[in-house]
Amino acid sequence: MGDRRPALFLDYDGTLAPIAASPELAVLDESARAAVRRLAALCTVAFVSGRDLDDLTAMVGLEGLIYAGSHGFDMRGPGLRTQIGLEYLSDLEMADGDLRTQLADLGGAARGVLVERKRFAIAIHTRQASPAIKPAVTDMVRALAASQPRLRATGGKELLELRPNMPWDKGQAVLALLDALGLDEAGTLPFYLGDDETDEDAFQALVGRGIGIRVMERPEPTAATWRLRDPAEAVVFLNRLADWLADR
Ligand SMILES: O=P(O)(O)OC[C@H]1O[C@H](O[C@H]2O[C@H](CO)[C@@H](O)[C@H](O)[C@H]2O)[C@H](O)[C@@H](O)[C@@H]1O
Repeated sequence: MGDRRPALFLDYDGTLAPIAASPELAVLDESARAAVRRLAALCTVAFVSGRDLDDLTAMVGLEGLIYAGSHGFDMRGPGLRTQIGLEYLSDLEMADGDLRTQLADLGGAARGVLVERKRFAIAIHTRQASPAIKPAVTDMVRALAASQPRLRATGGKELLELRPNMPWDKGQAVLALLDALGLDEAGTLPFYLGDDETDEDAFQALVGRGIGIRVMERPEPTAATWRLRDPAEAVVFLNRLADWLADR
């Protein structure tokens, strides 16, 4: 690390909060919150999540941090407020309506499919849906994205998302935050912890500049440098980093 100060970028679901049956059940363990609180007193800490900004802020429940919601389309922190893609909100609104109509047309077969509306994205959750209906839901979302070129479909854990079709992702968001916070390459070593395919954009953005850490039980292809097995191991790592920074 040399003389560089770490800056910590944290994904939420599957990284610090264990995956749960539905979004509202994925709560942050108090030990994870305490580790993040410790680190925030020692270095820059930002959450970068697919969740809606207000939802993410409430789930983490710590003041004074930087929060990037909807994969970085909606960012807020002390002295910082950025919204990317406002001009796509009407496209999302239209897609939301179409999607709900099409899901209603599937009737009882779509039981368990959950639509999570965020300001800058729509998540379609299939975790609780019957295995038989999942391919039809995937086809439906992909067809919707194909018919609305201003939106694109991305994936996740038992999840499909519609979001603005523009070159913006977690990687761009992390680079923009580093820039906005004046954290230059010479003085800062960014760490990014994430568990999912959308986090790969951030790992990629930090190649040669920082350290990506993918939380995953088994090794998979990734642009991250290190691996931690699960959120519990991620908390151990955060506490070790805090110990090290406190002793520095
Ligand atoms: O970027 P993240 O913080 O990892 O957010 C990604 C998505 O996480 C949430 O969905 C995921 O977690 C749920 C709760 O554990 C789980 O039920 C679901 O299957 C996962 O895909 C969140 O609800 C989404 O909005 C985020 O995009």
